[in-house]
Amino acid sequence: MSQVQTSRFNHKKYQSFQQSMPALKMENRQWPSNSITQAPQWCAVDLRDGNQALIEPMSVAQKQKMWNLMVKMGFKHIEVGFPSASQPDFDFVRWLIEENQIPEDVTIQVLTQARDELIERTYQSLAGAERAIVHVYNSTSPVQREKVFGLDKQGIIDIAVRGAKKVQDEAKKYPMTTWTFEYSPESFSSTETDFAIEVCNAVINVWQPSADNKTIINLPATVECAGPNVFADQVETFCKGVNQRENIIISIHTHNDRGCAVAAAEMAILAGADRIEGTLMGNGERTGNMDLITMAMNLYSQGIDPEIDLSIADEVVATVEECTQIKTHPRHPWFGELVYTAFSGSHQDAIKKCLSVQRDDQQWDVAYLPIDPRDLGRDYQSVIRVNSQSGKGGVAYIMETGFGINLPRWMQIELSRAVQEYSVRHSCEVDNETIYKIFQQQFVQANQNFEQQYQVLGYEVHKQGEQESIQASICDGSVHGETQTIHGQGKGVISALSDGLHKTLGIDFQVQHFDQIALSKGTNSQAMAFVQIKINNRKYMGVSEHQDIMTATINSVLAAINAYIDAVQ
Ligand SMILES: CC(=O)SCCNC(=O)CCNC(=O)[C@H](O)C(C)(C)COP(=O)(O)OP(=O)(O)OC[C@H]1O[C@@H](n2cnc3c(N)ncnc32)[C@H](O)[C@@H]1OP(=O)(O)O
Ligand SMILES: CC(C)C(=O)C(=O)O
Ligand SMILES: [Mg+2]
Repeated sequence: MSQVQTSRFNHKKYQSFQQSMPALKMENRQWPSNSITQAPQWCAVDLRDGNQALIEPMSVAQKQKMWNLMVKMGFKHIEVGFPSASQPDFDFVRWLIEENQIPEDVTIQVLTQARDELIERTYQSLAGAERAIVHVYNSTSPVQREKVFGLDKQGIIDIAVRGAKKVQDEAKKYPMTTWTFEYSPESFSSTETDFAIEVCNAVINVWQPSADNKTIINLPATVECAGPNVFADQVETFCKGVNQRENIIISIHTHNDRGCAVAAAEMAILAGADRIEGTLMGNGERTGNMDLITMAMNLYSQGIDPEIDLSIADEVVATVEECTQIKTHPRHPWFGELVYTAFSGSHQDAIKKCLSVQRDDQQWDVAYLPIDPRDLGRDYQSVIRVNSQSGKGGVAYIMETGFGINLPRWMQIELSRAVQEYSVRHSCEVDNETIYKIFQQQFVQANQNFEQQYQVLGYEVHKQGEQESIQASICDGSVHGETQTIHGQGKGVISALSDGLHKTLGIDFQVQHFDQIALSKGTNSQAMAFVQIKINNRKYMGVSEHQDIMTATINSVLAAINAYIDAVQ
């Protein structure tokens, strides 16, 4: 048994990245001390890298939808396809050009292998474009050299140089277009960095970039095989070793095999890169491309302008889902449905307290909410949701924001206990309406629907100095609505009332808590009174709402007494 397991799941099958690749000698490593202060140039590659990873590649209509979204968001470089690969890819590029779909500040980019016939077809697809980036690639890593191409290093350099020349020669046939060239040493991160530099320098030598016509060198982690710090070392070493650095835009294209594509891209920026390729929500080969949304939101949340519009989160999610037919994880960084929702009691408590003192003109500083969800078009309604893990803070927040009822602290505890019991009993989340219903049923109406109930019919209150006296007529449900009149005195209405009730009904109770609030919404009543009384060491609650605050007050006490009578019947 254990042998089977060992052979099926045997870590000795693999070697560490350090064993497979000579370690970089990094003296005076800079990137750990750097920080990101501005957005990189973005390039969205959903329509190419994202598309090639889909079970069903996008139709032209879906590509158009995705394109419109990316333009709306403000992407200036958009890789629109691999036009030599298929007719839909070719047709989509033609549609963009022939239908004048490309705004003046947007440049389309297309990918091709370094093969003559594919490069020719690529240029045919671009005929008539005002400007375009032609992106050519070939693989440079040992496994690709040895097992896929069967070539030595020089053979790989030859493919790159031949491809670069062909790209340059074809461009000359279309002089009306402003061309930018991009080269990717595919599998850069699994390539010896000095060799990647050698290949790229050979390409740069062909293209001879200048300050006015820079070349893009794109460094892909085609498969993420090492930690993001290793990648940052590679990028910093590359930036130091590449020729004509000042005329080169260093672009980064990371994949997410180890779950660190965003981290690797961010560290690559620290290491000197200028440009980031990725996809919306991280769709792409295997575990996906670097997620542009996550990286851009990471910047935004640090006070850096991401230079793309992220405020339309729900539209982004809906469009990406529609075009890729891939659902968004509810906990997807920043844009997931649940990422601004707290279920747990202590988080809810902290959020409620912080939100209550957060002002619009202040820097955002709310525990458990790294950004203001309203920035993404989300409201505060879904920030707090209640289940069996929730506490009084969450329930109180919902009662206050949803129903305008600012519960006193002791009532928050009572209601939250009732809500938790409900959640455990039904094994479910408790929605806002149900919380309100529990409150109504257990505290407001609970003591109004049985025969023994007392209710106030009318009252008079007189104040003399500190003393108050009350005369109230109350209806006694237990004797078919017979009316009784009570008289009481005390310091304040509550104590006058308890004096009167004691004398008339013979019920002795102590008031533990009494609160009254003005109601703001969701009801015609203007006031709500809450009371907790103690009789024979047991507590009873009463809540009453009424347009008249005094009626609400008297009825809340009577409701608590009704609860007592009900309990001892
Ligand atoms: C990491 C990435 O994402 S790279 C982009 C990958 N994307 C895609 O492949 C999607 C679109 N591609 C396609 O539809 C097809 O690959 C096509 C139509 C472009 C080409 O198809 P085919 O002509 O059948 O070739 P195929 O893609 O299988 O490539 C294999 C051949 O091209 C060579 N080749 C592969 N990549 C490259 C390259 N970048 N430059 C030069 N030659 C290359 C291989 O060595 C192999 O050569 P061989 O036939 O002599 O053995
Ligand atoms: C073609 C290149 C840029 C690529 O997609 C990759 O290496 O992942
Ligand atoms: Mg890729």
